[in-house]
Amino acid sequence: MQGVSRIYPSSDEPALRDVSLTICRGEYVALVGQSGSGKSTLLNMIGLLDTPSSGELLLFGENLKGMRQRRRDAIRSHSIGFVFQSSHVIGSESVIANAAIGLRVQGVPLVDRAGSALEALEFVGLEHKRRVLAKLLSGGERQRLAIARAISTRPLIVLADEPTGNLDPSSRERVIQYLRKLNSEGATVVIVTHDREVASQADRRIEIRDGRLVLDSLTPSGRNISEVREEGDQVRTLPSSTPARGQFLRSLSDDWSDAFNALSSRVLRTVTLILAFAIAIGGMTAAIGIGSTTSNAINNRLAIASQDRVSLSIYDGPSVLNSGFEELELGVQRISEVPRVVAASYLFSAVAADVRITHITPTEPEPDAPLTLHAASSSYFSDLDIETYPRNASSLLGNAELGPLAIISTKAAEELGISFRPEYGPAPGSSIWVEGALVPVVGIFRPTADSAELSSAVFVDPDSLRGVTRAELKVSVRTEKGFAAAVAKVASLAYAPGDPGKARVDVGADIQSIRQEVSSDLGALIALLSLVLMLLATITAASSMYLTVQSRSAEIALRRAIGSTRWLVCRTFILEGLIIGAIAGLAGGILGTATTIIVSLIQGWPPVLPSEMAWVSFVLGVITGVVSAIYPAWVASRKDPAIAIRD
Ligand SMILES: Nc1ncnc2c1ncn2[C@@H]1O[C@H](COP(=O)(O)OP(=O)(O)OP(=O)(O)O)[C@@H](O)[C@H]1O
Repeated sequence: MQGVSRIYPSSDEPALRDVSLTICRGEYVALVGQSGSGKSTLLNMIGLLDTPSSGELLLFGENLKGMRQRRRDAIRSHSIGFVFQSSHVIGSESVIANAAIGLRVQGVPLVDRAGSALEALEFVGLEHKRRVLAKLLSGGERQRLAIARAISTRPLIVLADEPTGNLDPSSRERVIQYLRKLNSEGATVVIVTHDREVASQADRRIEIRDGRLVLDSLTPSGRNISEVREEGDQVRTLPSSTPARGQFLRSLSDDWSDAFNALSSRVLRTVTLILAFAIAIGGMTAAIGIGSTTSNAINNRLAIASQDRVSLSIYDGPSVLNSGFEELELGVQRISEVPRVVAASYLFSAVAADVRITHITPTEPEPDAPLTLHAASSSYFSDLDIETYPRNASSLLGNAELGPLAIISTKAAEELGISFRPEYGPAPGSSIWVEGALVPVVGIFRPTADSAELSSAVFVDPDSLRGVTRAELKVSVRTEKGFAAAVAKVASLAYAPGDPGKARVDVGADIQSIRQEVSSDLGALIALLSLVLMLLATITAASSMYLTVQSRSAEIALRRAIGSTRWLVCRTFILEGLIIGAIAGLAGGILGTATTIIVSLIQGWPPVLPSEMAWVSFVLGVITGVVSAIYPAWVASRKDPAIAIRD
């Protein structure tokens, strides 16, 4: 060092003033002085954690002025080992993982790390604790682990800042021994200490007062510097800054394992973070799902509004059956006279379980596929544009004088084993058993797409249904195009003017309210909602990430101090964000889908789950995770190790 000074920006007084000194390879130097005199500042300079405000600093002949950050990181990582006053071990990792952290920063392959780390642990007598979590170690053991961590990379220089400060006499004794042993094996050791005895172990004693070097002398037992120089001549050279081939891939896999370790060692934080993400992404996914479901429901209602059909349910179906059809026919007649109504007809449907329909005998087993039994107005088939074969078959049903008759669907004919020719009708003489009565089959029909529910239907004349106790009665009304809603409003009243509650309109919609709903621009609303949720998710996640960075200050400082580049620190946090985001994306997708289904069920709408929902939530999760980690990662990577290490 030549004329080195350090003035901290926030302080008027220089922490170091014009310090010039030379430390030779293999020396054992004790830095002493009162509290606040500038010892740690000087040590940080030597360790490249800090830079002089003025003056020159050379390390192994290399001038540090203007040296790039990456080069400084590389020198710290390969040539310098730090032992801090508070041990700064990573409590959530095992002892051996802590000891190997410097090797990991150097990019030493995983398989080779264990050997060197174990050797370092043996050096400090901690090999038997290698699998224990570092947080379970005693204070003295932690400090020994800090020494193991510092020496596992076989550094040329070991810098120790009051390593015995918090230790009991026997632990202190051991730490001194290890440092002495390290020095005797060739390492240059510089130790900051308040402890006279520790200082007396060194070869040389440098005293700082108010930032000035006031004393620089050999200790009584100290070796002569020139002797030491000779011993230290066999040291290795400084590392090159260019990474070895294949190092990038290796370091990428290390980054992943670091990110996983960090996440799995703080389970509660990870789960809370994932939950916060998942809820937000679930909200977004649900917004997509509910949006699609809602617009589908509105579309259906709009489609119905543009239709020309109205359907009415009549409550007292069975009593109508038993009391005669006059009232029913009158009601249907009144509806058909409403302006814009083209046709109206009724349809009875017996409860399928109540009826028995067979072919040859009344007692034989029924067909496998359940058949449904109906009776309808004679105009029913023509109103619904359903073709019967022969063509006049439906008019036969309305003729009471002909007695019981049946028209059956082609599928019902197949099920019952009744032969027919598609364009002509059933084989002459065909008959079926309906509720114990023999009924001739006079026609067949093929349901249209609109009347698919009649695919297995058997139609009989209304009188044949009299014995049935449970039946649903509907009146189908066909209107001029676009008048369904208008007719729906008056249909009940037209059917039963004295008691309109008897007939309930099933379909048909209030066009006014639909207009209002559609005009509220559902799409834009959902998009806005998603955006707000996404922002919320990102802010929540970013703040949690930021707090994490704060709480991991010591760990980050340690990583930087032992030579982790800023980019490496940054990468680790972004990877953590990515992993959290991906898991939360999957969980959020499931949550959102479930919410959509539940909301649809409550509303009675068919749920619509767009296929892109699955990957959108995953991708959103990953993006949110990465985006929210960028700022905290940047903050982490910018932490000044010299300041952070003091926290
Ligand atoms: N980052 C900083 N910003 C402002 N002032 C600082 C900073 N770091 C250290 N100082 C100040 O510089 C002076 C020297 O501090 P330093 O830590 O080097 O002393 P020290 O001799 O190691 O003290 P101790 O023995 O108590 O650890 C102190 O007055 C301290 O408050």
